[in-house]
Amino acid sequence: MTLLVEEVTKSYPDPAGGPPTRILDVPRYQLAKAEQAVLLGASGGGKTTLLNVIAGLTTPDSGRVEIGGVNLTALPEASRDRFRAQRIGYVFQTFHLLSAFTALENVLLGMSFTGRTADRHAAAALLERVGLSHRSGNRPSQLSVGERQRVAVARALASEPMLMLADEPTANVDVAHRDAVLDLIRETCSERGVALLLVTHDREAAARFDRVEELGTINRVVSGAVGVGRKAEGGAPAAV
Ligand SMILES: Nc1ncnc2c1ncn2[C@@H]1O[C@H](COP(=O)(O)OP(=O)(O)OP(=O)(O)O)[C@@H](O)[C@H]1O
Repeated sequence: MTLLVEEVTKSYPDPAGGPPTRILDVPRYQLAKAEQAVLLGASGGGKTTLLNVIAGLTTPDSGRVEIGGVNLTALPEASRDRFRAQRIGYVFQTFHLLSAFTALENVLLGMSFTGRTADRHAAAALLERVGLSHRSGNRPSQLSVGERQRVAVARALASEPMLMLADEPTANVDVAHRDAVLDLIRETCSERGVALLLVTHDREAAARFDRVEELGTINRVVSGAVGVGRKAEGGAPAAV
């Protein structure tokens, strides 16, 4: 099994000082090796929180996340960061590409975080795979949104992960690009035997996958707006 989420709960403190708001209460969720699945949920329902808990970026209040048999939740922070860099690819909703670096350098950075030697040929091959060889020297500001998204996919694959997490990867592109980027993510993951968990509010995007579940069927907490799909742009400084 590639992913096991067991008895995970997560609440956020109330900035106004009230009781914390429970966002997640997931008894069990699992993904087999190379399996591809979608979780569908309304805006604010906790999709990003769940992916961040799975990636070890957010610590759950209770429960555990196992990836490839390793209990990620029990690892000290530095080991968790290393594990994430080596085993998990994450396509963020707002990409998080580094704006001062070219497309090729962003992919190379994805490699170097794993502790392996950054390999320009392998990075160039990944950019070629996502159809961006001709843009490898462009910085993110010199790329279209769809192109940035494809760089983000190439970077996520650069670490040769066992699990790929994709957060609303189609939120910022038109329908034609939506289908293209979904196909790209699905195909590149299946070529490499990488398990894929994609979260979205977009039912048409979800319909391209065989395994689709509503977040509400695995999460005992029901929250989020119905029919609203985009979160405000955010992300790390100097990242686009
Ligand atoms: N750090 C935080 N502190 C407090 N509340 C938070 C924090 N992060 C998220 N939330 C709240 O938790 C809820 C779930 O947020 P989350 O980003 O996981 O939802 P989502 O399903 O990914 O939404 P969207 O589809 O709009 O991206 C939201 O109501 C949000 O306001």
